[in-house]
Amino acid sequence: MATLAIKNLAIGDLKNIELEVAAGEIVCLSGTSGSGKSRLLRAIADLDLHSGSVQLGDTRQSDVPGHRWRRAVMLIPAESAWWHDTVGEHFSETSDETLQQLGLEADAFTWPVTRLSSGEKQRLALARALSHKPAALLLDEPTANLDKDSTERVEAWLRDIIRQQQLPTLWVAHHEDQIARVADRHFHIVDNGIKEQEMTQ
Ligand SMILES: Nc1ncnc2c1ncn2[C@@H]1O[C@H](COP(=O)(O)OP(=O)(O)OP(=O)(O)O)[C@@H](O)[C@H]1O
Repeated sequence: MATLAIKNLAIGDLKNIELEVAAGEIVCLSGTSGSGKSRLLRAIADLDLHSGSVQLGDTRQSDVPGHRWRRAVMLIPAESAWWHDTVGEHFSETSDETLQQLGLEADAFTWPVTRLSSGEKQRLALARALSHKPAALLLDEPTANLDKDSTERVEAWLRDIIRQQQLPTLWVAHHEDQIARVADRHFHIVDNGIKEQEMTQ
């Protein structure tokens, strides 16, 4: 169980970002379009050049090769990549229970990638990422392509895993109602920094 600690991070227009996300905690991040939410997640995942420090428990980002860091601190981008012909080829471990929990059909692992809708892709990308057993999660609008029922199903599934596996989670979200449902704390990008918001019940 580890805390994700971000200290004095700067990337693009964002400066002096300080944030600690505790084990099992969901911190939502919002901000206007282009304010730097995705870039901040990419910096924490060590995908883009940035200054400052990021640490997961005792492990410093700067002490670990990028690919190993990203196995632990897993970024799930808004648009997922699919490079094999079928869904199942992207998974080393498959679970019918996960498909069911995400509202996907039982034979989805046999589907060609070309038939996936954007919502199916989004849910399968989450299942794929979580199957690698990350230690922290960076979620970039994980329900952007989903209808209301699927959104709430995915939220519940993610919340259970985050709590059970005690994953510190930074979750980019636009909608106040979603933030109220999932967040323990909420920060908004203001004046090139992040500002904590009062939580609505
Ligand atoms: N690699 C890069 N180099 C320079 N500027 C970039 C780079 N990637 C993104 N930007 C710019 O940084 C700004 C923030 O981009 P980012 O994708 O983080 O926004 P966002 O808050 O996630 O927006 P949205 O809600 O629209 O997805 C944008 O102006 C974007 O054009």
